[in-house]
Amino acid sequence: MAVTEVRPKPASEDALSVALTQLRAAGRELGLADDLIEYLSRPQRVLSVNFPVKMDDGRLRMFAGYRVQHNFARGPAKGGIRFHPSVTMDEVIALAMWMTWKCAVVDIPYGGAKGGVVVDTKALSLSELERLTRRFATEISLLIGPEKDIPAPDMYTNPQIMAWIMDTYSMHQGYSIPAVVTGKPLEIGGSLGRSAATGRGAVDVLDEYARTKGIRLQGAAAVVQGFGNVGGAAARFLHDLGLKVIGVGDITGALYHEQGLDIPAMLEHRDRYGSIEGYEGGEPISNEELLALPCDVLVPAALENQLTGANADDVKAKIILEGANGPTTPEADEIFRDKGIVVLPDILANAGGVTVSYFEWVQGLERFLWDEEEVNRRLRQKMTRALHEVMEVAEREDVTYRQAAYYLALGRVADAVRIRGIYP
Ligand SMILES: NC(=O)c1ccc[n+]([C@@H]2O[C@H](COP(=O)([O-])OP(=O)(O)OC[C@H]3O[C@@H](n4cnc5c(N)ncnc54)[C@H](O)[C@@H]3O)[C@@H](O)[C@H]2O)c1
Repeated sequence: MAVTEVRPKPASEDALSVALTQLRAAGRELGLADDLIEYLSRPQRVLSVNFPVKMDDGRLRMFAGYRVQHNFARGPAKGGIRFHPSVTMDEVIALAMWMTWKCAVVDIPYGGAKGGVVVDTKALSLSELERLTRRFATEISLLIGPEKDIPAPDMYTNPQIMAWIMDTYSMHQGYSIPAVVTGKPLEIGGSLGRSAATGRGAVDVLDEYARTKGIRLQGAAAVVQGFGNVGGAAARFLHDLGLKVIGVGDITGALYHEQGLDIPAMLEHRDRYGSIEGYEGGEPISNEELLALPCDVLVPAALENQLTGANADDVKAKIILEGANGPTTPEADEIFRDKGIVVLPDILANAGGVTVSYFEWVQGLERFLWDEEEVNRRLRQKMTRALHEVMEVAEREDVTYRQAAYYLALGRVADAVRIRGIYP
């Protein structure tokens, strides 16, 4: 199987430049004042921490991490924590900024935040991972709290890691505070439906978009890059909806099957072995080939900056459903617009995770759990309402769905800033 390395990012394509380009362009088009755009382009708080972890062999190893709160005009800050070797402060700032817009697009009462630790979790034992998580949670406990800033899982973090963060924070306060994180295991106050929510919400958006436009999804071909929390769930829901998932890729490589891969079997393989490596029901292809497969729907659900000026011309999908944050650079966006490829943008399409995180937080604060049907019904309602609002703006202003989503989000955040006023 071909091995796909994490690609080094050219300076012009780092996540923060992409996020700032998107913000400034949308802000200007929307007629926001320059000083307001300047205000929104800066994170309100950036905490940078260096901390030691005792490794299993008794030695200390230093790790670097960040927690960024971009904006809380609309409510407490909300955003995931990423454990990945390529995490940088700028990347975390970009991701926090995207969270502000995402929460505003789906109209949940949160601002944006994000966190990250520079670490390759695959090189740690479980107890090292726990000590790293608990120490990082302690370092960022200056900022987090159920009314202040609520972390959640992101790349290479999961419900167990959220449980350790919740426990660490609770130990410091002396009582259990489940609402300090979302994406927790069910046993300690997690929400039914949370783990699949981002993939489910993305497919809800696609389904509703197709229904509105009279596009038949039954039998359509889909390709998914990334087979983790988001990509794996998206692939499953696409499969359940009757699409043929003809290509799937992860960090270990990619697989293709013209008639459609057996997604339930691949998910079982992933759950058992940790990746799609060694799964034999498809033809190995490279990551570049995966993104260029002729298909109806392409779901980038791995990392940012995967669709760039360098490969956008090769993309043959009709619809791009962004499961990852920032998978498409502004240059690629222009190419897609010119080619008539529809992009259902990240701040809309992958907002299902934070939406069910919001539901989990509400359930935690109310101490009242909803059944899964209710969670999924409310999720679909939020996602489809946001899609229709974005489509309406796009039609009215004759802009792409990304531009429309930004107009909607920036408008809502700008209104909150204006109404609250500037302190002092
Ligand atoms: N988890 C959520 O609820 C959530 C919500 C919104 C957005 N996102 C975004 O979705 C993306 C994926 O997050 P996740 O939670 O599914 O992470 P994850 O760690 O569960 O999965 C990541 C997947 O991407 C693959 N991958 C990593 N590097 C790759 C590379 N260079 N080429 C190909 N594949 C690669 C991994 O093998 C894995 O299959 C990220 O951009 C994240 O910010 C996640």
